Amino acid sequence: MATEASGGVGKKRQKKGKNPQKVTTITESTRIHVNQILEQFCKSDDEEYTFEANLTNRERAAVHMLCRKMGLRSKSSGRGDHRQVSVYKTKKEVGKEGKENLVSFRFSAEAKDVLQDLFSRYPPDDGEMAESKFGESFGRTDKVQARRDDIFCKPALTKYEIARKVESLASRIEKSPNLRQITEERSKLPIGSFRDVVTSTIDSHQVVLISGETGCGKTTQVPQFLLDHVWGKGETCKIVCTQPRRISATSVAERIATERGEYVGDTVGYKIRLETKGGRHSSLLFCTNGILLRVLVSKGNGGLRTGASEKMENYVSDITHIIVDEIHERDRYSDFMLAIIRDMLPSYPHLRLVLMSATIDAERFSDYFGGCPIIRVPGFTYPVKSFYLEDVLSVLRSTENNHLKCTSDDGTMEDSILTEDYKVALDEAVDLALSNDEFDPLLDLISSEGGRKIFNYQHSITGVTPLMVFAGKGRVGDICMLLSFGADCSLKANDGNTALDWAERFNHGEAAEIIKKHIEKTFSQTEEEKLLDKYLSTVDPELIDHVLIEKLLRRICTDSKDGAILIFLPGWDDINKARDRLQASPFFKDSSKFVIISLHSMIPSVEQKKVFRPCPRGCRKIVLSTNIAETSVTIEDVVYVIDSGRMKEKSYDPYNNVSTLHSSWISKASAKQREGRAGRCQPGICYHLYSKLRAASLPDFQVPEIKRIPIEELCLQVKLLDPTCKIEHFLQKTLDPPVYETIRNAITVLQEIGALTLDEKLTELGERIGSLPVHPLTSKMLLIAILLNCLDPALTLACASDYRNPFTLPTLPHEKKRAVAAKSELASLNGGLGDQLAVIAAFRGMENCKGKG
Ligand SMILES: Nc1ncnc2c1ncn2[C@@H]1O[C@H](COP(=O)(O)OP(=O)(O)OP(=O)(O)O)[C@@H](O)[C@H]1O
Repeated sequence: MATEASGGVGKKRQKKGKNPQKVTTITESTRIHVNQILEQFCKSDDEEYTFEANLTNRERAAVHMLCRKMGLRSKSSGRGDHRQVSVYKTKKEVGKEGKENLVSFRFSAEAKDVLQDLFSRYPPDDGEMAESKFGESFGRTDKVQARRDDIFCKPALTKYEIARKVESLASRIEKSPNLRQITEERSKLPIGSFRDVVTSTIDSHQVVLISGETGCGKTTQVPQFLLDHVWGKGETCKIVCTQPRRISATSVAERIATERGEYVGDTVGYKIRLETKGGRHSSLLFCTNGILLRVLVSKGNGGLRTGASEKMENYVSDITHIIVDEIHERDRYSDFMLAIIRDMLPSYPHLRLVLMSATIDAERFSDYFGGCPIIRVPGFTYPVKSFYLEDVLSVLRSTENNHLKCTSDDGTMEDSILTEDYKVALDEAVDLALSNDEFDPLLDLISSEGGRKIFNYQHSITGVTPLMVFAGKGRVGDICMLLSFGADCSLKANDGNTALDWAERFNHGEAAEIIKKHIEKTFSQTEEEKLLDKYLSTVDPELIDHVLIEKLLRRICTDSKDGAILIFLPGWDDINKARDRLQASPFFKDSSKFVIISLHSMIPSVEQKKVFRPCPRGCRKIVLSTNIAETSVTIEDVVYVIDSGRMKEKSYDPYNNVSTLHSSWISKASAKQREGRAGRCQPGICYHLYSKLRAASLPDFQVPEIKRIPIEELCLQVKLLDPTCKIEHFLQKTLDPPVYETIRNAITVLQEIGALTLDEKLTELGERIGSLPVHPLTSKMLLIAILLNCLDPALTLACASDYRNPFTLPTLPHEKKRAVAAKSELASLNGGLGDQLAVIAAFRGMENCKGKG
């Protein structure tokens, strides 16, 4: 595949360098700044952005590198002080109008039968989301549901029975010292002093927002305040509390049951996908947003049409309170649910809605619900000491001076050992450059090997370094490159002159100025900053450094005797890598001393629950988790948190019509939540594996999911929720409604691919398309590929289409021609000319190469 045009550090070196990415050094603040500018540019409608001409050579090189990563095109132009780098969006080739390319594909009656049979035997779904998939028409399943979901019905308790329950709770607390202590601790939580305010405000308002800092006690206490209050009046109730994730729904239910001296399944129950505890008799019911959403849209509850006229005897009539927790997380189900409940409230005056959120955007939520009252509660956690990457590096270095030398798996930080032949070649190259102005041999040697030993090589007779050569010859670009690679300005040749002396002696003012500035900057940096810059110049800060994590873990485990450690990683891959590394380490592999637990949304909830079990004495728990342990989850024995700062996020690039699940930086809100997990039950320590500067530059909160999924997928999801609703009417009611025209365009696309009929009815094909969590166009391709028995290449294309164009076009005309020819050659391997065929061939080629090692 052709490479993108790139300016900055000399073409030759770019071509020959082993891995120029590893050595492009810029400061952390510039890296963050450039990143922010590029992200902003991607979000904007602009097609081109030009950086100011004040970027240094290495900064321009970093811009080129970042652009490649982000799927943008970049080009440097101009000379000297006027050299600038411009960035362009590379639009995916989807035909002139995009839609023109859509080919209508109709199923024959026979094919339909085959499809129907296949999917009824092997229903496609993505597991995790299945709780919220509505592919099966409601009519078919309502009967079964009605039986199963009596858990949403109100317990039929008499006044007498309620009084007995209240008395029994009081007596359990009186008899059990453990329960007495828990009750005392509960009363000390910040929310404890808001009990009366909470209950009386909810009595007098249909919607109330509780905006509380982490650890204030809202999740565990507010449901109990309401239950005790209603029981106190001798009335029965059904309080349904939703959580964004299964693990929080079950663990909060368990905790509340414990706080009341009961087992879960009695007064407190939960319902998550494939697992239910409790029943009609449970007055407090925990479930995920997806589960309640299904109940709300099921027959008889009004659905997304949500009209008062639809009011019928149904579950909602039985539910007395709905508590929606963590609404600030803004997952699509919670956004949909809020829109539905908001419409439903006037028809159910008895129903109380309690919204609970962190302090983020409280006013916006309140405005959305007609200015509902906000109760603000301060937070509480035990003191948590926070460290950032620079602190971690210093801490590790203080005991292990060589820490920086082996934090990277591939050993790029290690200086290569110079062979005698190499030294002779370097001597000759230095001589040639000085006497004949022939610089290519020296540049080639530098770029083909890399490593500090080469950049700082001193001629065996004269002691002259490559930096001195370029300084003496006034080659500004090469000087910048060497400095960025870590060349040492303080080295002296045998005549006692430094690189700066060389530049001054030969009157190269600009070169002298650059070296002087570099020396001043290096001098003014603190040791910590130097360490950080040095570290960041050798690793990709956006990848997880498993070696660093292992070293930090070892340090924690050596310095302290107990306390579980919770590590936040972006996804399953990194969880597995970390686990494999620890299990292979002589220090951690002893299972009587360390229990390593993985926590991910895709693992069964029985497995997830292992995380809450205490370890025997002398054994330490290490939890490798995604962000599912970030909110509403308390792992009692956690004292240490290691926050990688990364998470997996689905995002959508409307310009390229590409949606990807990629690792990205977390928000400030997430960082705070992760930190808070260390201080839930005792003081703790949190290690953030990113710099203080990075921490300050994180976005305040994550973009709502509704804005991160392709609009066609969003529209289809709405239709799956309620096949009879009007998509645009419903979406217009959400907190962040998409633009009307984009909804209309998406509906047209869905009609053209046969997912919707012209009068917007969901087709059978549409139901199937919507059951896969990918763009509807991709989903349709996969379904047809199953029918045509060519799923494998279709899967390759599906992955490629959800990524930026893997082919990049060079800008030089002759290279462009070569790239086009190479692509056609690839496509011809599959007997055609299309880009898709080239992608499949390129992927197979890559697999073959990998197979050959
Ligand atoms: N399973 C548990 N075991 C022990 N203590 C717990 C448990 N769950 C909660 N707590 C205690 O109750 C406190 C409040 O927890 P709760 O989840 O109600 O707070 P919150 O305000 O909802 O916080 P967040 O939004 O951060 O989850 C915790 O800080 C912890 O001290």
